[in-house]
Amino acid sequence: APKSPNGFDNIPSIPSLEFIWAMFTGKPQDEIQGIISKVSDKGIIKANAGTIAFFYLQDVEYIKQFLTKSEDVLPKMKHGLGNRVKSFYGNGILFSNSHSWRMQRKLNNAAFNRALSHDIIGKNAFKLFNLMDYNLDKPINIYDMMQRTTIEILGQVAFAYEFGGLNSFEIPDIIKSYKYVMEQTENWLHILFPIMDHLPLESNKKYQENMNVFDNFILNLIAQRRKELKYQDKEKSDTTDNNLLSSMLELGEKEGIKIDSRELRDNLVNLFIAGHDSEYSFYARRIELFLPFTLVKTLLLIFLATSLNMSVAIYHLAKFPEMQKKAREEVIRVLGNALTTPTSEQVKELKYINAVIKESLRTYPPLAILIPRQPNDYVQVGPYMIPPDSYTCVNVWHVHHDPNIWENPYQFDPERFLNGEKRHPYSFIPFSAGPRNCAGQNFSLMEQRVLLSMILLKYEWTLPEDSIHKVKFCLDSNFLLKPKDLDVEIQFKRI
Ligand code: HEM
Repeated sequence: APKSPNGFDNIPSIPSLEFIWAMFTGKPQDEIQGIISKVSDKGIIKANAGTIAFFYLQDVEYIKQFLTKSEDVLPKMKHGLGNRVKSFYGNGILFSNSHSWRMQRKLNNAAFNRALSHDIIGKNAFKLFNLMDYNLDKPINIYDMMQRTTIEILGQVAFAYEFGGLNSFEIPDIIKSYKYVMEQTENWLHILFPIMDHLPLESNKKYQENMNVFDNFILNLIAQRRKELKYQDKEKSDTTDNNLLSSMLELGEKEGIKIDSRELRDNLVNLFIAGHDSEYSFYARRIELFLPFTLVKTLLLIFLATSLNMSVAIYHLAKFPEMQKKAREEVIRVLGNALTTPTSEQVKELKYINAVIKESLRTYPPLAILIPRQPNDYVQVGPYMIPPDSYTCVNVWHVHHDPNIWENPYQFDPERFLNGEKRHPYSFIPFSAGPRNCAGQNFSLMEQRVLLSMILLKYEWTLPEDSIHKVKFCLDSNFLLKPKDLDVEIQFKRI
């Protein structure tokens, strides 16, 4: 293909050394972004990491042109994180392309629309409160609490299964297996030297055992839900079991889509990842050193997302008591004083709370840089031609902190989402946009609104004097946003 006169050679480059050093030393995302924006506030820049060139898009118009292109033109990068990643993540929705992706996306969208359940969220909020009430004498790590809550809700919404992570401070066995596999999947030694997978190591045996436990867990759930559907009264099927898995199975059958157990398993594993997170940073940091780093973030990003954002919101309400007061007054106005689960109509009225959640997503977008796409051909954005097979990423963080779009971008101010100010539709893209946007967006937003409003009714909270986040919300790692030390201590007291 011809090289355009406005081709990629004239795209400003981030000086490699400072950038690579920041990556290697695991600098947090806000510092990395500082290095990037020192170079240029142009709409597109190039970063060289070793022999690989990454393009970062940061202009809203360019991003719009890019993200709205069809998935055939701009497939997700093929992941090369080694055999383990491949065998664990398989061909699930997050990484797949073309036919496989389209089919999964269709099922997902339909199933998600049916699976929204306030009751499940409310029920788990009450369980969370029971657990917290035991520990109010000292600060609580709200990040850990939010991980437990989101994974519990996801389990129940996605496959009508209770993991039990909110019953006590014990971690349920299946979650332990899952976390073990997740961590090992990102073991950098195995990624760099796939031959390690085949050595007679004790750790390989343990990995395989845990993998089997988790695989079987999912396959059993599928078999169970299939059986239930078969014996269910067809007329009642819309009102009975509304979990995502059953919906997917049922819709698949109706549409005549042949989806085998393996494919469904892959898909569920991806959803599972999207909904919660685990202690990843140790392995993540290492992989980021050796691999196309932006890719790793995907895995990390997605499953840190909901619990991270809830922690960011709760943190800022601790830091700014007048915002907490305003949010609580709104909840009381809409729901009354008694602790209940808000209905979907009530949730819609929680405008200020919604703004707090959005402002958290703006200031700390959990997926600060999107998973790279590898264009099949030259793709034009603005005056530039992006070459085929290049790694091209959307810099969400930059857009969310662009002073031309957001006044005082580093200030936490929910009011900006309430003052009716007109902005470019791509100036707020925490869930990405276009055909491959977040499939769990509505669900996650609803979940956060319900949880936050209930927490506001039940507790008041402050930031402990010795908080590591006293000055600002400190981040760990470099790409996927997570709190420093995976810890956000908050002191709660009952109202
Ligand atoms: C605050 C919470 C969340 C944020 C900020 C978020 C953000 C995102 C983003 C930015 C993407 C696009 C990834 C890319 O192209 O690089 C994505 C994809 C996706 N998300 Fe989320 N997500 C969140 C929660 C969830 C939840 C709770 C679920 C499901 C239970 C979910 C399911 C998915 C799925 C299935 C995809 C892949 C869609 C596709 O490739 O077609 N997300 N998410």
